[in-house]
Amino acid sequence: MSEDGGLRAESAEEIQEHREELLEQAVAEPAEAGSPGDHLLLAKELVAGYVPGVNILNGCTLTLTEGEVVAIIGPNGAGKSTLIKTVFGLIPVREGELTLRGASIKGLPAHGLVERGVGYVPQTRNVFPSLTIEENLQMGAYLRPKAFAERFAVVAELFPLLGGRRKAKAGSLSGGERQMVAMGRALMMDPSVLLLDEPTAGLSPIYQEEVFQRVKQVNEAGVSVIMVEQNARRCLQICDRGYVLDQGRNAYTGTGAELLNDPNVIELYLGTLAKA
Ligand SMILES: Nc1ncnc2c1ncn2[C@@H]1O[C@H](COP(=O)(O)OP(=O)(O)OP(=O)(O)O)[C@@H](O)[C@H]1O
Repeated sequence: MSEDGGLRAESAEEIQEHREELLEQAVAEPAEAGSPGDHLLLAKELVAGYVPGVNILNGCTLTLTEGEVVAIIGPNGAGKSTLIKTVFGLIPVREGELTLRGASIKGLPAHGLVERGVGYVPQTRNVFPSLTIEENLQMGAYLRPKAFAERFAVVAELFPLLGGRRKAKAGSLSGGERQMVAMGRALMMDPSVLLLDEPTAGLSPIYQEEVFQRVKQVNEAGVSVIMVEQNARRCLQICDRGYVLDQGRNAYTGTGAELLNDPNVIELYLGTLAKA
């Protein structure tokens, strides 16, 4: 045992064996989903993938209750982005259920999700660099152009940068500022659910913190959030609940505090083994 009470594995092989052992124990207790009517959004036992015959998600379950911030964390290649893309209709569901307010959204294309109040911010290439901030936000309001001025005022209140520099080209902004534009654009349709794919990826620690604070603010303004994050520790501190995915399956689920204090989660995903 190590000083913090966790098991210490010695060689790379032992680490891998130990990791597999813990993972097998974890996935043996699948996440509870309840019924569709219990949740704002429910993804139940989803199977999905890109190439025919190869599944990346192997039965993932995730729920979102009104008012929550839910985190999806896990190692590289675990299927986190695939899960969020599948929820947003960008990847077809092969098996499983997908509901919004109890009604099936399985098979709906992404614009159908936007019409039903779901916004999505992809991880990369999430702004139009040759357009101004204002034009980027107009693109976000394409389904309700008449509501532009009203929504712009609301979004600029949440992200003051967007109002202050509305004529600046998005391509001239820093990575952190672009992330604000991308989130602002997704909020132009007044969504009730916002899906964020690694919003802090590639940002300096100061901008990462700003993104986390903005996500909290957006949530306090009434938007329920599902966010995939690579900065697992910080994300678990600000979220209500989290899911740890591993190899396309649910490994651990709990409140942010429970996951941050779970010895197996610490060892596998937040501590030394995470870097092994
Ligand atoms: N467009 C694609 N076509 C085929 N395979 C893909 C595609 N996108 C991702 N994959 C594969 O799906 C698996 C899961 O990728 P995904 O991006 O969902 O992982 P992730 O958990 O988000 O990891 P990361 O933190 O590295 O982004 C990986 O093995 C990846 O190579």
